[in-house]
Amino acid sequence: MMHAGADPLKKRRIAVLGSRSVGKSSLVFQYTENNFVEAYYPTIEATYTKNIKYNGVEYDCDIIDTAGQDEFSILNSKHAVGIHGYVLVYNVANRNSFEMIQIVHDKILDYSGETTVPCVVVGQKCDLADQRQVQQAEAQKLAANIHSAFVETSARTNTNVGKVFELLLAEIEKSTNPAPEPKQCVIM
Ligand SMILES: Nc1nc2c(ncn2[C@@H]2O[C@H](COP(=O)(O)OP(=O)(O)OP(=O)(O)O)[C@@H](O)[C@H]2O)c(=O)[nH]1
Repeated sequence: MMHAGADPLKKRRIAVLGSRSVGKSSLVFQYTENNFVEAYYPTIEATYTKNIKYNGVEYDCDIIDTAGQDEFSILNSKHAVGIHGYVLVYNVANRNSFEMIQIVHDKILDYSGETTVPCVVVGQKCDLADQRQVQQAEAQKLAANIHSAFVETSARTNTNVGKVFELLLAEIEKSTNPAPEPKQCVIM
């Protein structure tokens, strides 16, 4: 039972977007199930739920794992209506997938009519060091341009997976709770 005055769980809807096969499902699966699968099963669309405790607040999160996008895919309302924030995933070993980030981000802005949306740019498969095609500095620059957080991850080695969702919750908080005006001093 909830005590009077207690905050209900904060509901957050998060969509995971990016090119095919960059490891969107693997990232979500590692995060929600603590497991990794080598085999590749293309996703149609799946929603996972997880309670995430972050900064002393408990969030009830829906994580929507989408089918991969390409430059021709059209975002639908499922990807924009009621979504609080976006995980934009590319594969550090695939330059095309990195270029899709800007394209997908532009589509989100177009569709939502907003000028900024809370995002985290995620460079997945950072365990593939010898196949790297996208340097961190370049990705950081793109993330800064679109006012997004940034992190590199590996679902395979479970590196920085939790960080993705913490960064995004922080971005969402920033957008829903703009910094309060400094309190005026009252001299009595
Ligand atoms: N080396 C490495 N491989 C990974 C990693 N994450 C995923 N993979 C592999 O990449 C392939 C694609 O992973 P998925 O998670 O299915 O990719 P997806 O982005 O969900 O793919 P779509 O559903 O088609 O959009 C699978 O064979 C995974 O095992 C990672 O961090 N490192």
